[in-house]
Amino acid sequence: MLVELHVHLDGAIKPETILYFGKKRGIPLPGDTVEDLLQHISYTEPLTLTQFLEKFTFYMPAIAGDRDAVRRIAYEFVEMKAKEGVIYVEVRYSPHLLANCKVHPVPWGQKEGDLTPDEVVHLVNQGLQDGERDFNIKARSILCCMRHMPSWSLEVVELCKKYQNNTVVAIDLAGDELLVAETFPEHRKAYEEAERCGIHRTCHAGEVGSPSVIKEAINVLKTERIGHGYHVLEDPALYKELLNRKVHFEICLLCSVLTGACGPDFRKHPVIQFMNDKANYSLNSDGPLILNSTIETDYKIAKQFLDFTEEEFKRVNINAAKSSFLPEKEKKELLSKLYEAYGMVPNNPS
Ligand SMILES: O=c1[nH]cnc2c1ncn2[C@@H]1O[C@H](CO)[C@@H](O)[C@H]1O
Repeated sequence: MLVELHVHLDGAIKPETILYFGKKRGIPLPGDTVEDLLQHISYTEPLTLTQFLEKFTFYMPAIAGDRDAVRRIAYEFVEMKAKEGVIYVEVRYSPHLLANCKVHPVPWGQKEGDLTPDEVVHLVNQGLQDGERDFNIKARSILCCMRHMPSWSLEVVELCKKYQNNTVVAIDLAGDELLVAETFPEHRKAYEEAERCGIHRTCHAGEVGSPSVIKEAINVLKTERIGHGYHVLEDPALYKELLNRKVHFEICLLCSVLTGACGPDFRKHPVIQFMNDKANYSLNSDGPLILNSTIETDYKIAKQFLDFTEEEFKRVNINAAKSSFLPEKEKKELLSKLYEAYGMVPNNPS
């Protein structure tokens, strides 16, 4: 029984669905069988984060701008997670990157159409809620600002407000820290507004970027969780502070190696330090389509290379539940389910 907090909807699409919509819409793809397509999209040897992010360009044109496709990827995502044994998931995406109207520039070289970022959120919500009903798990969403597109950020926070608790629980800042580490004023304003309106905040920081990006995410963006954050270890004082404050790190093991964020030897992975220090972290899949993985792959890596015990497995998932962006009452219900499944009698269930 798992809790997952960091996975990108547009990085978790079934290849069959990409092929279906590519064909239906006459949009060229780099392959016309699952194997062919995966040869271009997914990979197994480390690249850079920039190269990882380029993989989206191969298949997003088949999905973006199509109402059925957007609703369907959200629905199938929930189905996929239910099969993996996830009982609560927070899935993130950029509404702008799935739209083709009222978005500048229109992404993926699409022609201007009539699907707005606002309607994208509505469609994803429908897919997630249909999935929740059919597969009996809980799914919430996080809307991403993109580092290189500050002009979208204020609309992202407005969408968070409009759809608050209608699956949307938080704002995120994703994209390439290697190319744009800068936190533009628009991102700051969006996070300020999120805080003011009680919208939770997470932020990609210190994945490939320096500890100063993490510092800024905490101090300026007032983020509650850190997406990745491996490079925090390069600033021991900051690391100590975040440990004391029990800040949650959303760790994505396989992703961290395949994006070159961390070295190729899992036995030297920063998460070992997190484990030894009893840090507050979770294990997550990030972009399973591109990484050709499932959440189970990440747990297998942890067991095989990190001496990850059953105890740690429970602790990590309980920490994930505690650090989830659910309202308190629902968080308690989620925790109770985990305690029961893990055969634990909590001292303090909250
Ligand atoms: O590991 C990552 N680091 C930073 N950005 C990412 C990562 N994975 C995906 N995205 C970016 O987030 C967008 C919204 O889901 C994706 O389209 C991709 O550009």
